[in-house]
Amino acid sequence: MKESIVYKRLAATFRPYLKTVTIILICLILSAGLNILLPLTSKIIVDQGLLKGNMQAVILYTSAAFLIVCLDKLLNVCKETFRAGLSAQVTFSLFEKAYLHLTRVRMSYFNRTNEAELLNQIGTDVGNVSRITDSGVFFVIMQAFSMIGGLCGLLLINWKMTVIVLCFLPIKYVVVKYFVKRRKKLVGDLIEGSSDFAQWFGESVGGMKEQRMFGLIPHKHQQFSSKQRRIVESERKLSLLDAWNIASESILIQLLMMFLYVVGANLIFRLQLTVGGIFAFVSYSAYVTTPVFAILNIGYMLAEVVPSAIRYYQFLDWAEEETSNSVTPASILTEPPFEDHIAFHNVSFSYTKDEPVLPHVSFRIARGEKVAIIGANGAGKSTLLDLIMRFSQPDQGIITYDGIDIQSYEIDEYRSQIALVSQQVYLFDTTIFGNIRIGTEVTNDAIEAIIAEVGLEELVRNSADDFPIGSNGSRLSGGQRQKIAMARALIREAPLFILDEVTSNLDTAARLNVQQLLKTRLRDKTVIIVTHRSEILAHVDRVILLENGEPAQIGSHSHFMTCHAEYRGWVLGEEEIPIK
Ligand SMILES: Nc1ncnc2c1ncn2[C@@H]1O[C@H](COP(=O)(O)OP(=O)(O)OP(=O)(O)O)[C@@H](O)[C@H]1O
Repeated sequence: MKESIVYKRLAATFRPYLKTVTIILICLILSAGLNILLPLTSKIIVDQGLLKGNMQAVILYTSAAFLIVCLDKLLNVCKETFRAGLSAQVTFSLFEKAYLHLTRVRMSYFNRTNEAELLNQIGTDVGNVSRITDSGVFFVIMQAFSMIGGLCGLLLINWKMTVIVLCFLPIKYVVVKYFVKRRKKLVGDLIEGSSDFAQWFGESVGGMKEQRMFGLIPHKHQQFSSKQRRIVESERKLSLLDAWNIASESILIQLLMMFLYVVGANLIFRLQLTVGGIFAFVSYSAYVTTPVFAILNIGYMLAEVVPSAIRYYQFLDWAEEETSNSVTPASILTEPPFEDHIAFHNVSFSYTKDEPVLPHVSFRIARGEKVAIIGANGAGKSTLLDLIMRFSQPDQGIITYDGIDIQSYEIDEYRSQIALVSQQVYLFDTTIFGNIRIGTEVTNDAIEAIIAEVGLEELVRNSADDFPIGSNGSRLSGGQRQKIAMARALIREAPLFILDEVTSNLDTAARLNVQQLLKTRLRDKTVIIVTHRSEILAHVDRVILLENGEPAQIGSHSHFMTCHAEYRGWVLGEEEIPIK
C-alpha cells in the first residue's frame, strides 16, 4: 500500500470530527498569535523600561505579558479538552471498525491467525494510528503558525541574523531524515517481532498440556528467548536512536545560539542592535527553528504510525468479509422459508489449489429427512458442513435451499434457520443456563426441559445457579460440554439441525439420548449428522459416504453394511470391544 494512500486515509479519519478539529485549530491560531507578542513585550521592557529607568513602562508591559500568558494557558486548556475527546473518539472508532470487521471476515481468516496474535496486532495498530490525535501532532500545527509570526519578528529585528537562522535549517533536515529512516526500519522490525511472538505465545499457551506431557518446556523456553530477544533488542535500539535524536537536536540548537550571540554581540557593539533586540531575536529564532525541527520531527513520529496504519488498512481491505455475497445485493432474500429441501449441485471445494477435498458432490436432502455423513478422517465431512453453514464457499457448483442458491439469502437470516453442534464445541465463560440461552429469549422452563432431554439434570442439580463453567467450559468434562452444546442448539428450534461428531465424548446413555431425540424433538426437523455410531446410523433415512477426493455415494445404512467393507470397518470399529 502506497504511503500517500495511507496519509489520505488517515486524514479521512478526521472527517466526522471536522467541528472539533476546527475548534482546536482556532485555539491553536489564537494561542500562536498571543505567543508572538511575548518577545516584543520583553524587548520593550528591556529597551524602554529597564535601560531607560522607566518604571511605568516596566509595570505596563510586564502586566501585558502576564495577561497574555494567562489567556494562552486558558486557550490551551480549552484545546486540550477538545483534543482529548477527539483522541478518545478516534481510538474507539478505529477499534470498533477492526472489531466489527473481525465479526464479518471469512472464517478461513482465523485458520491463519490465533487470538493472541490478533489482539496484539489490532491493539498495537490502533494505539499507533490513534497517535495522530496526540497532543504532539497538534503542537506541531501550532508551531507552524508561530513559525510564520516568528519569521516576521526576525526580519523586523535584523535580516542578516535571520539569514543565519535560515541557513541552519537544511542541516537539521538532513540529520532528522537520517533518524526517520532508521526509526522506520526499527519500528517495522519491532512490529514484525511482536506479531511473531504473539502468534507463538498464543499457540504455546494453547498447547500447555502437551508441552508438559512431551517434555517440550526447555525447547519452548529456547524459542521464547530468541523471540523475546528480538523484541527487546529492537526496543533497545529504538531507545538508543531516540537518545541520539534528542542529543543531536540539542547540540544543533546550542550551536545556533552560539552563532546568534556572537553575531548579535557584534551588532550591539556597533550599535546596530539593542540589548532587548538580541533577547527578542533569540526568542523569535526559537519560534522559527523549533517548528521546523518539530515539523521535520513529525516524520520521526509518523515513522511509528505509518507501518501500523499500513497493516491496519491492509487488514480492513484484504481480509474478505463473508457478507460480500457473490450475488448482487438487489437479489438478496431475507427469509429462507426452508419448506422443502437442501441440495448440493456438483459442488467442488479445495483449501489449496489443485487438491480438491470435495470433488463434484451432489445430493438432495428433503425436509424432515435424517441423513448421516460418514467417511474416513480427512474425507471432508466437516468441510461439507462448513459449506452448508456458509463458513466457506464452493469453488464450483452451488448449494440450494428450497431451490435457491444459499448465497442469495441474507447471511444472518440464513444461519438462523440452522442449529449446529460442531465437533469442536466453544462455550462462553458464563453459567450453564447462560450458555444454553445464548442468542435467544427462551424461558427457564424451556431450558429445564431441554436440560432433562440431553441428560444434564444431574450436573445442574449439583451445581449452584451462578456456577461459571470457566473459559471454554474448562470446569466441565468433554461429555458435559457436548451436552450443553446440544442443548443450546436444540433450544433454537431451527428447521435444519446439524450434528458434527457429537457422540465422540458421550457415554452409552447419552448416545441413546441422541438417538431418542431423533424420534422426539427432532422428529419433524431435517437432521444432518456426522457419525460412525451404528445405533444412530441404523435410525437415519440415508447415509452420504465421503471418500478422499471421490464424489459422494448415497445409500442406506444396511446397503453400505453389506456392500462396503470399509464402511463396515468404520462402524464395527466404533463398537465397544467387550472385555473378556
Ligand atoms: N482450514 C484448512 N486449511 C487447509 N486444509 C484444511 C483445512 N481444514 C481442513 N483441511 C483439510 O481438508 C481435509 C478435510 O478436512 P475435514 O475436517 O473436513 O475432514 P473430516 O472428514 O471432518 O475429518 P475428521 O473425521 O477427522 O473430523 C483434510 O485433509 C484436512 O487436512
